[in-house]
Amino acid sequence: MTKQNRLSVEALKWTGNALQILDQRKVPERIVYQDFDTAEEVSRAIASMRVRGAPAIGIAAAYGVVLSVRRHAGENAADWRAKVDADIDGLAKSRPTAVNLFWALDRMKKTLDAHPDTPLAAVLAEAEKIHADDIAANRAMGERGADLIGSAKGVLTHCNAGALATGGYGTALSVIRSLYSRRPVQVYAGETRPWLQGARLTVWELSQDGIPATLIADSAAAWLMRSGAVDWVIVGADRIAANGDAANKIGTYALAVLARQHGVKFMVVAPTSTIDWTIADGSRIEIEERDPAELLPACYREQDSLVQAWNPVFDVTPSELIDAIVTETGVVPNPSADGMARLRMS
Ligand SMILES: CSC[C@H]1O[C@H](OP(=O)(O)O)[C@H](O)[C@@H]1O
Repeated sequence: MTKQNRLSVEALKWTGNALQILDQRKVPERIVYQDFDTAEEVSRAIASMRVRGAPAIGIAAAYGVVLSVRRHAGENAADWRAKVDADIDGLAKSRPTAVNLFWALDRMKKTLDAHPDTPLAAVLAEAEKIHADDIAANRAMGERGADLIGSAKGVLTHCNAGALATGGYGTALSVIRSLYSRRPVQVYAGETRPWLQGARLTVWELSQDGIPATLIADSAAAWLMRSGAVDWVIVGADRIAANGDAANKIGTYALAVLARQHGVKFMVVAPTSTIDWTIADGSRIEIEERDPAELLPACYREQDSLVQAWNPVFDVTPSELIDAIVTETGVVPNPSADGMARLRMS
């Protein structure tokens, strides 16, 4: 196993007694892991972005349900399920855009319905399966994406769609890890304002695997593409509609427009758990708006400041600007509703 293939970085880990989460608000200055042992704490960890990234959010929530069942199932059987369902509702309210959160919670509810007499063992097995399946999916996507990229000399990624956003190995960064295990490739990472997932997380995560990356300001992306240094933009996703429209970190849509302008290919890498088949297109995806204080300099954060901020943290890239959606079960070139339907049937 090459250095790029081992799980050198983990966003979260089930310790057997608690959910251990790397506090990503502090990376890379400080590497701080914290144990959480209630569903409410896991909800807060997701909402505050201690743990973030669509698949990682879903996995964390699944373990949050395990913690809830462990706490309530030993009580009076008559109402333990009501208390667990209340915790599940709390987890569902932690962040709105990443569909993996709701997909994972739905799987946990179905598991509880199917195993009323052995709930704790059943939900723990299901959470661990969701976690393990995500890592396997990421490795499969990495190979599929690397095959598609072939002999490209340079790639640009945005935000962090790596091991820190998933159960391990990453989605977009799994493609980069797989590429790098075959041959060197020039990796550019956008800083990804305002939360700096690229500048703080992606370049650090890749360096842990010995993969060099060049950090760029978000505003330098057009000039970089015009230089001809980049053949592909590779990103993750938080929710993909049935026609292939993809919600991802704010700034992704701009990169797709720039890529089309400069003849650069655009790849979205996401497990099928990120596809929301219930929505026909991206217009129905709820875009999270976070606290303006995450964007505003401290001097403008006063209540009566004339300076305000609009802080949407996702945007939607229309499928017509995407050259390929790579999933663990297949690749959808030039995604459309028909192409996505064929993926679903495969
Ligand atoms: C592999 S999905 C990662 C996805 O999640 C990020 O959002 P956030 O950091 O706010 O959770 C971003 O959209 C990434 O592409």
